[in-house]
Amino acid sequence: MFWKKKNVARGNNTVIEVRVASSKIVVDNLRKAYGSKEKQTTAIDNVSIEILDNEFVSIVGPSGCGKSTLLRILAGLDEATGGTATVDDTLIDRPGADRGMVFQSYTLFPWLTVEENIQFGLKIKGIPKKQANEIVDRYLDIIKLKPFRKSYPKELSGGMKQRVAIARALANSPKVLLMDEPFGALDSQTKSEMQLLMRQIWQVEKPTVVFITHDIEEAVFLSTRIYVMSGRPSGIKANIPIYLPYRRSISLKETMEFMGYRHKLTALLQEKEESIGLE
Ligand SMILES: Nc1ncnc2c1ncn2[C@@H]1O[C@H](COP(=O)(O)OP(=O)(O)OP(=O)(O)O)[C@@H](O)[C@H]1O
Repeated sequence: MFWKKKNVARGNNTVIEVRVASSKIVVDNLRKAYGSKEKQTTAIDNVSIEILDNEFVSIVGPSGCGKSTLLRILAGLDEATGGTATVDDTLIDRPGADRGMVFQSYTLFPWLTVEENIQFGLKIKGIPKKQANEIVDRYLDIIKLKPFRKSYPKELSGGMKQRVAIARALANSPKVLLMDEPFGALDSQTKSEMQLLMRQIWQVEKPTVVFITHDIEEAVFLSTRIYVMSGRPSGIKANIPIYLPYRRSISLKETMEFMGYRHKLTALLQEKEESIGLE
């Protein structure tokens, strides 16, 4: 857990220093406009979010509301037009090894084997070979791809490629894992398996995750909390904590509690669609 010292006033006019849980990620009044002054598209405006260490936070919202824009700014791949985004109180102004990324499109190096892909960042960091091998072994085990360690990406299915991409990102021990629709291109069966694996990985490894998805069911299944973005001009419309059991299995999706969250989020998103219809 990331802690911060804070001075707190007490009733008897004294001030004591306490340790408080501090946000890992703070996005404050973020704005991003694309284009020239004459023809500007405001992708996001007035977006403020806070994410604690070890949280799994999904961001959902209508298409084009700026989810990827927000994630790209968190990744340091895009620059905000206004406001700030920080990780551990450090301003994000470029990509960094403290943030791992997994995208929808497979971003593995096709000329490297599975184990070489996972090892890639470790080599750059100068991690000794023995230690790097141990880390690779551990992640191959977690993603259940040990028999495929010498395979090349073209020999893997879409789901397997995404498992390698997740392992590669986590092997570098990032402070934060940023995921943009990582299972969006997978068939429903594989997607469901990946959601379960992702949840299991999170339960063991406890990375702080920011997860973009269109899929409400996926967001509810994976997350500890969900931010709902509104349509343009896009801001944060709702912040929904998910109080479902810590250990989750696919059968959770059939429970009343799960369906309750699904309905609530669907209603929030439909509200937006109706208002688009009125515009
Ligand atoms: N490089 C760019 N240049 C101009 N406009 C852009 C650029 N990137 C995004 N936009 C615009 O910003 C808005 C938000 O786009 P963004 O991709 O962040 O939305 P999104 O919520 O991730 O969409 P989707 O769910 O469809 O992937 C859109 O109107 C998009 O057209």
